[in-house]
Amino acid sequence: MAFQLSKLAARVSVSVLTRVLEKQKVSRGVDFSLFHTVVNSPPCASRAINISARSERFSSSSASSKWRAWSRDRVSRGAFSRRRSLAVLLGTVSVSAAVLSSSAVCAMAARSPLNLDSDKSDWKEVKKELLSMSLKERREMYRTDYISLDQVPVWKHSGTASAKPLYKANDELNQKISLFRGDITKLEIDALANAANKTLLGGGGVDGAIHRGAGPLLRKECSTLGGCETGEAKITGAYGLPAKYVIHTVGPIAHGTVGETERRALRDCYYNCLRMATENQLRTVAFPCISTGVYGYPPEQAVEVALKTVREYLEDNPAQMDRVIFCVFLKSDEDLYKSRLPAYFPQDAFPKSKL
Ligand SMILES: NC(=O)c1ccc[n+]([C@H]2O[C@H](COP(=O)([O-])OP(=O)(O)OC[C@H]3O[C@@H](n4cnc5c(N)ncnc54)[C@H](O)[C@@H]3O)[C@@H](O)[C@H]2O)c1
Repeated sequence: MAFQLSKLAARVSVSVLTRVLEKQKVSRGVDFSLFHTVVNSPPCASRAINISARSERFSSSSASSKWRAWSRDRVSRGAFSRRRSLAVLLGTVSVSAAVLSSSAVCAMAARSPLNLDSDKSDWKEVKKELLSMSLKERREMYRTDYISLDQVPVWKHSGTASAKPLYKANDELNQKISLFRGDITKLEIDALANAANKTLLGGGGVDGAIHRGAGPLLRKECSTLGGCETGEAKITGAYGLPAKYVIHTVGPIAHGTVGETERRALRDCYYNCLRMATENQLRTVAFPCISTGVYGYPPEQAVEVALKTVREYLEDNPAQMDRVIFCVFLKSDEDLYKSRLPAYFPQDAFPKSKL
């Protein structure tokens, strides 16, 4: 990029300079054949070489001693005033300075830090750049503080819960589950599930928090997805968030009453988010309590769908997932999950067949 721009600047500066000099020649009858020879030689004309390097080489080459002899000769014959040779010299120096500074500006532009606070940037470029960064580099780009995965413990029975186990004890699966009460936007994991609406253009609740944390490029990418149907899932970058991706899903609007349609739609949200993660080789995913806020799905019914869907997905795909985090925000939801997790992820041996 820097080289292209400096080539362009060299072309522009060479043509401007030669036009100025042409005028000088016409008005002063000065013979610039030597200058033209150098500047218009095939290598220079065809490759529009970097004039600063050229003027450097030029000043140290034999051509320059001829040039100096020629300009001395012209000066002595009075046809080439000192002022004119100074102007030409200054012209060359300023052209070189222009090219060098344009290269420096381009080089700086190439290295300038990503701007995650503006929607003017190209979201595709920024997303690619972020995903190519090391963890250390990415941590400098977060727009929020972060909680690393090793700070989120694997869920352990408290021993007080008396839920009747619905599945066989499976320690391999139990090691993949966490219950975390806090802000999902802080989690430094592969993907966050977002309880979005059909527009995917942000809103409030956890959706609003995720968009605020990610910055305006998230909405920019979402606007290219053409919305999302209830139960479906779509994936985007996470931009200023500590997570790498956001998987957007739209929960059913229940407003208190839940039938088979709503149950199926909520199950599809969890299943399609997990499938999307697996398809993108993502191994750590966090879920908010989808649909239990503004969309009014009763939390005590939603928890059954969430735990059942995740349990059965992990049984069918144990090697594809390292951690599923149930990220609850409200104390009431934390208590609910603590009471129901032992039923879906029992830690003691239990009935032979799963329901
Ligand atoms: N004005 C609005 O457009 C508006 C207002 C509120 C919510 N919403 C959102 O509500 C709709 C989806 O409803 P929903 O019930 O599925 O989602 P929701 O209303 O965001 O609630 C889902 C769950 O997420 C919890 N939650 C809220 N913030 C966080 C956070 N930072 N980290 C973890 N969990 C959190 C919340 O307590 C609830 O248990 C969408 O339109 C979405 O934009 C929109």
